[in-house]
Amino acid sequence: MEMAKTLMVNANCRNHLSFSAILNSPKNTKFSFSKTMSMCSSFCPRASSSTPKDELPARIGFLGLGIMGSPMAQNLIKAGCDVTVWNRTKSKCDPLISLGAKYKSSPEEVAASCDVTFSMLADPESAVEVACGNHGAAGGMSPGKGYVDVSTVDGATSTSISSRIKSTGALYLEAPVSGSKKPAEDGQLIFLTAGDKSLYETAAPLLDIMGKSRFYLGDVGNGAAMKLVVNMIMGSMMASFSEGLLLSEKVGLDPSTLVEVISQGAISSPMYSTKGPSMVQSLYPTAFPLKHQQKDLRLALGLAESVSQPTPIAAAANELYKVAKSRGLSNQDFSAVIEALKVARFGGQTSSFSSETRVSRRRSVRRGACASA
Ligand SMILES: NC(=O)C1=CN([C@@H]2O[C@H](COP(=O)(O)OP(=O)(O)OC[C@H]3O[C@@H](n4cnc5c(N)ncnc54)[C@H](OP(=O)(O)O)[C@@H]3O)[C@@H](O)[C@H]2O)C=CC1
Ligand SMILES: O=CCCC(=O)O
Repeated sequence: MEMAKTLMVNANCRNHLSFSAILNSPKNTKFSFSKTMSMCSSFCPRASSSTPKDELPARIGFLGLGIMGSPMAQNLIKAGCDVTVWNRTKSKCDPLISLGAKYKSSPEEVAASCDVTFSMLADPESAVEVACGNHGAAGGMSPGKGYVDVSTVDGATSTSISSRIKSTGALYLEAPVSGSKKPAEDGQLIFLTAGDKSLYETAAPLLDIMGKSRFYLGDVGNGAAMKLVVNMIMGSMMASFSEGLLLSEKVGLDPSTLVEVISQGAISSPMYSTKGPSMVQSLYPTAFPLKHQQKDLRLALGLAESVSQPTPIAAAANELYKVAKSRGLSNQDFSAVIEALKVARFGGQTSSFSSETRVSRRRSVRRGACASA
């Protein structure tokens, strides 16, 4: 409640439900936010209004300004929020500072000066370091504040960060996101949240600035698990798609035509339509780094192991991402996993879907077909 009061002063959100309205409405006429929340306790799409410029939200911290964190923080700033940023590599703060963000030199100082602090870190190790390490965010937490970790980590990591944050009297929400660089830029992320419900409700207008929908999934660990299951499926899909592209080429088909065929059928997916054309050209502009996809598969396999659930497809896909990492592709987009399937040929050159190799292979496949007929 203390947290809600702090934020209720000025905050509003795209769904027209101001914090002050919630605070001031008598309990028996709770029509607005709380009622909306109870009506859609697991899933809430964002409503379609925008934040009035004259109603400034409370002080928001943002830790971790990589591919995802930077556009997310930028959207908060553009919506008129008072945002304070920190990033290990300070230069990544500069574009946000020029947009109006404040800067503090440690996660602890950010948390101490903000009401709600978001973190978007690479992996479990960095999420723990930034939350609980020396001059970590926990050092600046106290009752009335909230910590929202939007990184993709496993449930055990999230639980341990939650314990440390809550030991200060502050509230904790895990809120990993589905959606990549472009949805982050467009404010179209999907939040998979779990933890303190009151922090979820308080943070909802901020989530609605950065995303198109949010799920509240209950206890800490459930948001992390949902995210890992989604990304386990995604990693396997991309590995399977890669096999299909290469097989189509090897039997003399045009992989670009395969992408088009898939886009019109039952297995169509925005992922295939978006990534397919550049994969055919052996280009992997980074939206979701391959090293993070492999981390998510590793964590998902750990989750499956913890409940003795067989996941042989994901295990095989994970091996492929490990091969891709060993070939120096960690920082490429995860679609570069296709490179792990390309076998060395033509004097060490790997296939690159060149039109020359396609045409000559098509001819030899046809010759083979005639010979065996
Ligand atoms: N990219 C995507 O499409 C999506 C990513 N995610 C998840 O979001 C998280 C962030 O992803 P993304 O933005 O792509 O990743 P990036 O690799 O672009 O950014 C990682 C961030 O973590 C920071 N960091 C890494 N190690 C440390 C450390 N030891 N101490 C402090 N800070 C550290 C980096 O700081 P520095 O700048 O100094 O390196 C950077 O701010 C990951 O968990 C990822 O799995 C979720 C959905 C989509
Ligand atoms: O974790 C990364 C997810 C990427 C996506 O959902 O497109």
